[in-house]
Amino acid sequence: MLVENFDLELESCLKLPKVAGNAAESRTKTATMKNSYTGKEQYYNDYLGLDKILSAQQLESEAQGVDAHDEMLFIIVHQAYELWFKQVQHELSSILKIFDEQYINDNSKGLQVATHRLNRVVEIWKLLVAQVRVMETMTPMDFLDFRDLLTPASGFQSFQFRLIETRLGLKMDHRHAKKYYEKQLRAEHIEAIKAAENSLSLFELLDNWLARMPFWQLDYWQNFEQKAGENAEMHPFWAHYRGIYLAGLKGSERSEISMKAFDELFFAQENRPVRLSEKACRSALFIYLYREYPLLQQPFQLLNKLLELDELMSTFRYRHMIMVRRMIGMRAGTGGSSGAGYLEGAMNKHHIFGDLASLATYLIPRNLLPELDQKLVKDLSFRL
Ligand code: HEM
Ligand SMILES: N[C@@H](CC(=O)c1ccccc1NC=O)C(=O)O
Repeated sequence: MLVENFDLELESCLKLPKVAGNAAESRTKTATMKNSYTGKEQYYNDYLGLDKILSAQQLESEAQGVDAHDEMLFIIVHQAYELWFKQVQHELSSILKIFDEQYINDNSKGLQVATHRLNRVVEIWKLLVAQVRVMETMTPMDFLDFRDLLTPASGFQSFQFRLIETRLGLKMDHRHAKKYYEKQLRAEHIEAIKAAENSLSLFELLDNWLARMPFWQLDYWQNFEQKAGENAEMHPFWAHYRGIYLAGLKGSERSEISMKAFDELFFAQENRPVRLSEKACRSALFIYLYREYPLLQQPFQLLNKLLELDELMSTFRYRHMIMVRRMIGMRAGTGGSSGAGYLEGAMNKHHIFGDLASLATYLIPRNLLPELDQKLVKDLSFRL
């Protein structure tokens, strides 16, 4: 088929809008090059908004007549971070929305999509960690050429970074050096962070989702034999699991304290040792233990991705802190904090999904795992 004819046929098939101007001429020149929605041609530069992006590197050193070659790198590296933060926010919005919908279950399309997008966030965060090396090609002396011009700005004020932390589940009350926030961030940014805190975070949505898991209905456990000496008031699985776990503890680990910690984590409703609810802790451990069952594979992937993201965010904090030590030693930060000392405190405190990681304390080897009732096994399998 001739190219021109193809274009005409396409137009009539798709009922495309007529192109303004000399349609015949534009058809021959730009055959198959039009956009079917607008009938116009896209142009790389405009589509990507490059005029705006590429004119957004305003060097303060240039404005002040100071010679500071590396300020361009400094700005571009930060802008690249902020662009990726924007993409992370975009993914997070969709993940939060999926989790907020009540019908999400362990076999749903939503769960698969959420895990897929979370994996994208994880890959982006790997890039963000690697990017520190590019920043580190700047030497401390190169930085001093323009550092003073930055005062009192600092990465502490990165609003997108704060929103990502908040939407994942970090609360203002749990932050290191809370008092800096009111001083350092613009009122409108503080307000927006507070507003984000009032919506359910991924941590809270995850807790609700885990707590709703239907494994514990008693009809799945009627054939599960209660052994002598096991707590008859406890769910049969947990009474039994508790015994196996205790028997596996050796030496100094085998103590009243360990059992108390077990009971508090999985059963206490008040004065909890962690933020995750007792129901959610039980479901998450169950998913770790029985992840080979088809319906638990996707939930397992999701929990694993959240752990990976938490770990990568900590790795970024660590790499950033090491870079800061190398760049400014023990000097105070332009943002008014103690510098590396502050960053170390934030790194140690700002974990979000650490509760999931600490569940590893309570795993037992596969060969000791209690066998599940056939009814539960069937319900945890795909049905054709
Ligand atoms: C020469 C390079 C850098 C130096 C010397 C540096 C230094 C610092 C210091 C000292 C702080 C503590 C706040 C203060 O200033 O008092 C800080 C915070 C921060 N910086 Fe940087 N930074 C650098 C590059 C970057 C880059 C490339 C990013 C990427 C976005 C970044 C993101 C952050 C963030 C998010 C915080 C807040 C961390 C938290 O509160 O947990 N910084 N930085
Ligand atoms: N806080 C840094 C300055 C700094 O790194 C910075 C300054 C303005 C905008 C972003 C920055 N990057 C990260 O903290 C310092 O104390 O040298």
